[in-house]
Amino acid sequence: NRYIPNIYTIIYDAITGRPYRPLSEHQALHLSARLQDQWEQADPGLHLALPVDAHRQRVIAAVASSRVVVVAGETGCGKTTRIPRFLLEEHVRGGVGAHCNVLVTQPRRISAVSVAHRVAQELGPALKHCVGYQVRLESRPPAHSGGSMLFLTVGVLLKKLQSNPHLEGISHVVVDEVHERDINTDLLLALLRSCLKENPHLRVLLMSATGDNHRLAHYFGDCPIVRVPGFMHPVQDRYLEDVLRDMGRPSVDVRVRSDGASLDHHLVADVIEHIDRHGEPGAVLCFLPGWQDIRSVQENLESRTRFSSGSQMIVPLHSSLSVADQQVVFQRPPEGRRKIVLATNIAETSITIDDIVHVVDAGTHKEHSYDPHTKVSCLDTVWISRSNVTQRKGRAGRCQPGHSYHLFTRRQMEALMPFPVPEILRTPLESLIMQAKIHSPNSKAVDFLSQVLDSPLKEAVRDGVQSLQDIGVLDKEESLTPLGRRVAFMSCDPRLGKLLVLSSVFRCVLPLLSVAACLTRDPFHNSLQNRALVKKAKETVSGSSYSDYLIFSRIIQTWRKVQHEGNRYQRDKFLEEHILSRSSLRFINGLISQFSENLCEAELVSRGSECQSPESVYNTHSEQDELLKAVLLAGLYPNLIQVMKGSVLKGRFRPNSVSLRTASGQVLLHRSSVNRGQEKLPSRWLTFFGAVKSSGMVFIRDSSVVHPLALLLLTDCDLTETGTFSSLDQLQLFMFNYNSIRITLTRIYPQLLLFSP
Ligand SMILES: Nc1ncnc2c1ncn2[C@@H]1O[C@H](COP(=O)(O)OP(=O)(O)OP(=O)(O)O)[C@@H](O)[C@H]1O
Repeated sequence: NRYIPNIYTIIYDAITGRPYRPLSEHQALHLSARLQDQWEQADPGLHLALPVDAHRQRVIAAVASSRVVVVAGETGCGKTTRIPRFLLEEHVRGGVGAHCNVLVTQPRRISAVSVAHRVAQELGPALKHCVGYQVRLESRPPAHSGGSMLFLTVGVLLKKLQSNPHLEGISHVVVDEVHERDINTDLLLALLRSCLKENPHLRVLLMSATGDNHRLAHYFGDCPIVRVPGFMHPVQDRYLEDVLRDMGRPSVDVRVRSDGASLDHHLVADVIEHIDRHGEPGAVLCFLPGWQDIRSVQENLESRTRFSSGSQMIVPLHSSLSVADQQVVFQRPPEGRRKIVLATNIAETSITIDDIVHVVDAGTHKEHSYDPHTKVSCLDTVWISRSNVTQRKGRAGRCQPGHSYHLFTRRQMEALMPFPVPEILRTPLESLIMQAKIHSPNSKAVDFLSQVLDSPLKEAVRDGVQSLQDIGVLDKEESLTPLGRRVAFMSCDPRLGKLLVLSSVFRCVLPLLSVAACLTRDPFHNSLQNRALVKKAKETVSGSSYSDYLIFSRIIQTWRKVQHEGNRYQRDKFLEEHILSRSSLRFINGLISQFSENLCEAELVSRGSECQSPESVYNTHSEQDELLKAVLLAGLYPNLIQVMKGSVLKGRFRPNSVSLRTASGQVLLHRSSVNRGQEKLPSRWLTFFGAVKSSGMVFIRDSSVVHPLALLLLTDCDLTETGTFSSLDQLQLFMFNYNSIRITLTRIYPQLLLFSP
């Protein structure tokens, strides 16, 4: 056990990320006096009067008298930009600023960054050092802790809670947009309840749009609720029937959307063109479900004569863009050009794009759902709830009157659910259970998760625990195994985490870091129009690897090489030829660095940067494709597909076609996989990571052929039982044929013993 790092040996400062050292009494007095002087001299005003200003004393008094307060604030009241500042200001002006450190969570990267900018701007140049942000892959913390505000995503705060479980040194945690009820926020609320018990200095504010806030208050011991009315300039609603009438279309078109959540991209582009021709000046913000829809509407618009003259500025906004690319949406276009932002729901809450006058709302978003029978989780496009409609509409009317074009009828609006279903009730729970085990190692997952606001079904929790036991990160007693304690450091899905841990053991880190990053963010410019081109590019890179994962690794290695050695033309040509997204590749690069640091934190490599050097010892075997596939199998197992010769199609047995089976039943390969349609796969075994469900069938998104020998050596799969080898002689012959792989694998296999509990 001496190899196993203890996550909690050092406490880190949640504001600066450096080792935590509490201020001495003398240092605190000195810092408080300095802060007080700075604020008195700068005397920051409030740029713009907002409704919450009038409620400042009520909020402050509630926080003084109760350690938890719910602030129910209507859209535009100013809760996000003002309340954290009021808290800090109160302490600083009262001479105790050094003891005030406010963490403010935001549901997304874009809002954490843009709200931090806005608050810093309102405080002015002399005080902006008190404000900072930290999101995945990017951090600009305040100059020091003591008199500081840090805006951060919920995921980042959960990670900080691993290295500072009681949030020592933090005076306030403000959880914004609680009503969104994403799985991370629900976990955070449960952890904050226990932090409040352990850390007597901590106070918590839960900020939510208006809704059922009583349940939230009840969850925190019937804490007080402070209501703050909002302010919005008038926003005029138009539903689909009105929009079609305005455009001179027959209302029969209303049926366009009666068949469910599917969206007509041409209609969306028509509505945007209509606004551009006839609407008032001002920017347009269009909400679409996903990246493919954004690309498709953008291409549709750009193919139109009106949009080819350059008098519009079309800006896509998606979570895969870098922070810098996302910030483009806040820029004002040159005089006479209309800005058209095509966004997913990441623009739905907290952010203010100050020139938005028109909102076009497709009424749908992507949502994860989980089928406990097939154990497959899907990302489906589904209708939003009425509270999402209100939030979207609220993005216009923040700085001037506006218009909201809903691309669904009034009747459809009435049929929408009032609030979204909490994510915890509809997604697989492995990552959440993993987090629960890190934060509360002695509780059973079912007990821990019975304490969250909406407990998931017991069966769903049991499924999650079982699958973590199957991959070897939890033992029979549900404790983290030595492998699990290392996987706990990885900021990704537990299966990918295991893959990364194994890659360090097998000395082939870089290719598998690339795979894990590409499975988190797709490097290709996938859109409906590009589908065939992407497939062709993948086939060229794949050669005879029969592995979607080796394609990822090869693409990333070549891209890094071209970036390093090529000129601008060569770099652009590489992206164009392989249909790659520059911003996704940059994000992937960031993920590779983050995962490398995770390996270092887990004491599996000596330095994060070592992982990325092809010459390093950690990449000794990175060129051996068979080994990479074997490690992929070891990481992703029991995600295994058996390829069976002969299948029954339309009632007839066809001896030459193949059928594919996993432990949960029959599957098909997705059309994006290079293995789809391959008549002669070199092995009867495939491993896989992601699956989607469509029309009742399970489609495997990506897969890799694996050698049976890898199955023998690295898994507990019983090959003789499944009929791969009919006699021991045949098995021996087979093993000699693949001597080189055997030697490589067996030489390093003993290192795996490290992970036996
Ligand atoms: N970057 C900005 N540029 C211009 N005005 C802004 C900016 N940020 C905020 N505002 C102004 O402040 C108002 C309140 O913003 P804030 O984000 O604090 O509201 P909120 O109460 O959190 O609303 P919501 O819950 O809808 O996000 C906005 O409606 C807008 O008028």
